[in-house]
Amino acid sequence: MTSPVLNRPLKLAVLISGGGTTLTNFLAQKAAGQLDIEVPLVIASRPGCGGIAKAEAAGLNCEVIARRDFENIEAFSHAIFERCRACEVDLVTLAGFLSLIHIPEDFLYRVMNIHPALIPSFCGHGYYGHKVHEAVVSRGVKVSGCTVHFADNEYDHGPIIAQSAVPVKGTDSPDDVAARVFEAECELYPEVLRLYAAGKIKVVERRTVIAD
Ligand SMILES: Nc1nc2c(c(=O)[nH]1)N[C@@H](CN(C=O)c1ccc(C(=O)N[C@@H](CCC(=O)O)C(=O)O)cc1)CN2
Ligand SMILES: NCC(=O)N[C@@H]1O[C@H](COP(=O)([O-])[O-])[C@@H](O)[C@H]1O
Repeated sequence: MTSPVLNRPLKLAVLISGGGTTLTNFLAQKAAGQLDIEVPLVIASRPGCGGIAKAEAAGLNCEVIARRDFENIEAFSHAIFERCRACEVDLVTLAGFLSLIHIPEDFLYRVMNIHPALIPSFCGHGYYGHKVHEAVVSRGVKVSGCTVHFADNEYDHGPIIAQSAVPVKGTDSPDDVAARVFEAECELYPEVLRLYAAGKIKVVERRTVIAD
């Protein structure tokens, strides 16, 4: 698979479960002329999460598809991807989205996730949000960072597209690490979206090749 060359804005679905900070960053980059995107669909997996108000304040179509309303992952995922098809999105971006989803064939390599650590460290079941940074500090690692990857049907397992590292000091709190990593995320995720829309990401088996 090679990502398509788009000579138009990249149409994104943005999936959230919490505060919507990554969505806010996408919108700020778009407003600054740094990111050529349209966001025809925001999906929130938790009714009342903070990101819904942010999406609505930005005039976006935000729909709640709550995990708890579905018996299993397949039914939940079917509802999500039906809306993505109806809104004709190019790419689905997981942006602080906390539920496992099943990715259908037509969205293979069209779903991306950002994880706030350097995969394969501090990732998988149980590692999300602040828990990741708490684990990083308690293990005493000296480097953390963030990873953008294509999602497959396991948590944090699909082909890695890009990573950005940040230092961790012995005196850092989890909040300190979270702030440093989030700064890196705000650069890395938009950069990967630009590469995707420029047709520069190729998946070869479990690796990606980024064209110059
Ligand atoms: N098919 C995929 N679905 C999702 C992926 C993915 O890579 N493939 N990534 C996650 C995002 N994620 C980290 O990047 C992540 C999110 C949540 C969890 C987790 O352990 N969740 C808890 C439930 C948390 C809650 O709802 O409060 C759990 O499963 O018990 C791990 C990793 C999004 N989906
Ligand atoms: N494993 C997924 C994960 O931890 N995602 C992380 O959630 C934050 C955004 O959440 P928010 O939308 O609540 O601000 C981001 O830091 C993202 O990396």
